[in-house]
Parts: sequence; C-alpha cells; structure tokens
Amino acid sequence: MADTSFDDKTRAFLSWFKALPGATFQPAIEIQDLRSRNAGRGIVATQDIPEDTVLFSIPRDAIINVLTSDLPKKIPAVFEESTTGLEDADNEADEEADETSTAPDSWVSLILILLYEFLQGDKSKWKPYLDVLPQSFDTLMFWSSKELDELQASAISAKVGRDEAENMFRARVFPVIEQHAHIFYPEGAARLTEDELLLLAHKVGSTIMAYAFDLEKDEEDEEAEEEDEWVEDKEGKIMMGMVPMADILNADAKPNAHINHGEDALTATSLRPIPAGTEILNYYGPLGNGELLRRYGYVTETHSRHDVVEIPWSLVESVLKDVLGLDDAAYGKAINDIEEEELDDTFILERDLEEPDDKGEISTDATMKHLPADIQEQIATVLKAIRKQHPDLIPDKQKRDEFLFTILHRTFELRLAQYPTPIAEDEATLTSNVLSGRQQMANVVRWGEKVLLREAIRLAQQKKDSLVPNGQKSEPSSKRQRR
Ligand SMILES: C[S@@+](CC[C@H](N)C(=O)[O-])C[C@H]1O[C@@H](n2cnc3c(N)ncnc32)[C@H](O)[C@@H]1O
Repeated sequence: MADTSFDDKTRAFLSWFKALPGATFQPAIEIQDLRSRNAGRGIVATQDIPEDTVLFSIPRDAIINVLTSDLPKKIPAVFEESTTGLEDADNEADEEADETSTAPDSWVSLILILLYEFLQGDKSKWKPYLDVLPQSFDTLMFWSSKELDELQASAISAKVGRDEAENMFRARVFPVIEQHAHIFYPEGAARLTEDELLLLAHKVGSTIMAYAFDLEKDEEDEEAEEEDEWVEDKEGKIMMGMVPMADILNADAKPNAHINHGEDALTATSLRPIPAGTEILNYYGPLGNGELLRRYGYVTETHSRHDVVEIPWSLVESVLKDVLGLDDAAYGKAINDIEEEELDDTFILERDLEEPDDKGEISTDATMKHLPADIQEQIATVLKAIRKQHPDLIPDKQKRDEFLFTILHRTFELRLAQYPTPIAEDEATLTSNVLSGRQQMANVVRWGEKVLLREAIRLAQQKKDSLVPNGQKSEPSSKRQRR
C-alpha cells in the first residue's frame, strides 16, 4: 500500500526543489520509493538517457552550509575559523582537533547548522528538504552489541566510535547551543532535554556522515588561483554541505552518474547511456562493505570487491616467533636494534583495484593479485635483524623467502580462524535468504572478508610452492640463478 505521508514528502520536496531559482530537473527521471529493497528514496530513469546528460542541477544557494544558513550570521564569532579544519574526505570529526579550541571544524560547523535548521521547524527555508532526510539509520552507530557480534572478527566493529561522537557533542556542540539557546530555539519553542538533544545530535551526525558532500572547487577552475567564494580552500581545506537532490541519489561501486561541482551550481550528469527503468547511481568511493555499512548503513555485491581485512602485527609477530622457534627473549634481543616507530601496528589486506573509469565502468576481474608489499617488507626487516643474531637460522635468501611466505600463509589462516563460522556456512545462509536486515548485512561483510583472506591464503601458498617446485628441496643458493 502506498505510504501517502512518504509520497507527500517526496512531492513537497520536489516542488520546493524545482522552484529554486536556477534549479533544473530532467523530465526523464523521477524520485521513487525504493523502500521495498531497503534503499529509501532514489532517482530512476523513466526514459532512455544518453551519456553526458545533465540530470539535475542544484544552485549553490540551495546547499546548507556555513555560507547559506543564517546561524553563522547570527553568531559569527563561533564560526570564525569554521570553514577550515577538516581535510578528511570521509566526513568524520578530525580526531587530531584541538579539543580546547573553540573554533569548530567543518564537521562540527555543519552539525551546529543542521541542528539549528532542524530546531527552526517550519521556519527553516529548507523545511521540505529536512522532511525527506532519514528518521532512522542502519549505520553501525545504531547497532546493538548483539547485532555487532554478527560481524564476528571484522575490524569494523571497533570503529563505530559512539563514545567519541558523544564526547565531541558534549565538548564542541552542546556548549554552543547552551550559550546561544535564544538563537537555536525559535521564540516559544520548548527546550530539548539533554537526552533529546543527544538523540538529535546523533541523528544529525549520522545524516551528515551518510549525506553530506565535501564541496570541491569548481572542477573546471581547479587550477585558477583566484579566490573562490564557495570554497575557503587556501590550504586545500574543504567545506562540507548538505546538497538537496544530489543526496537523493543512491550509490554503488559501479556508478552511472557523477556530481560535477561548478561555480554556481552542482550538476548530476550521466556517465554512460542509462536505459529507462534503471536507477541513477552516484559513487561514494572504493569502500569495502564494512566501511559502507559503518558510514552509510547498507552493503552491495559490487562493493565487496573493495573489502579489506586488518592484519595486526602482533599476530604476524607471534606466527613469526613460532615458525622460527624463537622464544620471547631471543626474539626481543634480535629486534632490539629496530626502532619501535619503524614497525607498523596494523596492515591492510585489500585488492589493488582501479577506480571506475570515466564511464563508471569497473574491471570484471576483482581477485587479489599481489600480497601486500608493506607487510612483506616489515617481515623481511625483522628476518634480517634475526639473521644477524642467528645466521644459521636464515642462511640464504631462499630460506628467508620460505619463512616469509610460510609466516604470511599461517598468519592469514589464523586471521581467518578468528571468524567463528566457515565461509561455506555464511554462503549457505546468504543464498537461503533466511536472514534479513542487519543480520544479512553483517553476514555479507564477514563473508566478504573471509573470501579476501582465502584469496590471500592461496596467493601465499602459490608463492611458497613457486619457491620449492614440485615439493623438491631447493637448490643451494650458489647454484640458483641470480637476477
Ligand atoms: C545520500 S543518501 C541517498 C538517498 C536515500 N536513499 C534516501 O532515501 O534519503 C545515502 C543513504 O541512502 C541509502 N543508500 C544509498 N545507496 C544505496 C544502495 N545502493 N542500496 C541501498 N541503500 C542505499 C543508505 O541508507 C545511505 O545511507
């Protein structure tokens, strides 16, 4: 049954958008209700669309940011340095930010502005747009610990950062609202309790995480040195904003549309011909499903190509000691000369894949081709240090490489064993469709990471096999061909 309130909000938003001076919206597209496949609203082609067609354009005045909201005009001192400070492209709070500074970075600025606009209710000029922003989220921030457990050994569950977000709200956001309550709350409006404010701050923070855009320089004008009114970018720092309509687009790792950042407007353009009935999809970046779930609250089949697995050095180290038969004391002595800073704590296992091309197309082969060079280099550094103390243990390069690939192989196997269910079981559950919602998404994430580990195990095995052909003992190093 059609949800009239949902459809009414969509209609009101579309009419509001079309009435914005300078806004355009192609007659060949429409906003559709895609909730039946858990995708909220999205934009779908209703006719065949040729490549390079402008689908819609958003005048820069319609963006919500420090330049367009009334809040910074009402409390300018608070926003003095607010358009700078956040270089991360992933729309997250700058963890390095000086907590004692009162100037908000671009992330905190947008939280304040969006909170202000929400609190204005009907008085906000963006009211029809605010009405189509989400009320609930599937991002990991909103998962219970039981739901997070379904991610098994994925490193993503340690990156949720709920406490960090709340600390940031309390340190940087709530004091500003308290000091300027008469500005944030319209006359006669009831003040929110701390719990209500916390809830709203989480909603706003998560909306920004999943919806906000980094407002780039005009793409055609990137080389120009002249000051850009829209981007306080003297040091390459980026302002964030909420971009109505651009954020109605859903996304995938194989996009068919792109948002161009022009001087006066942002435009959505088709990257290739889009057949009628096809959803228009933007691109959020080469994110694995774990990261996609954390930031955006969904997973897709195509994003699994970008899955990652974290390999802690502590795990490699324990395997290394075991393989070489060194106890803690002997190992500690051997690596004593290596500076602690020289050793990385964590390595990322990933496939080295190209970004989509200028038509949004991606390679069909997405299997892992190379074992990560950084982890190999670190193991080699440690083996070299051990060799100095124990030359008999690692007499030549052949032996070193045997150790290297044995250590990698065993590390990946142990990392895989940290996930309690086998790949086949996850696959069976996925294909039988017995799960839904968050459980299903968690299953996709952990399955994808296990597949990546299986590829790494195979690669390490191949490397080992290529060192010792046909299981024969290797030749002495002097007889081996030197490169
Ligand atoms: C920028 S918004 C896109 C519009 C959104 N569907 C809506 O109804 O407001 C990003 C959010 O849309 C959803 N989304 C985006 N791409 C999706 C996809 N391919 N499949 C399912 N959900 C998607 C996720 O909930 C994500 O957090």
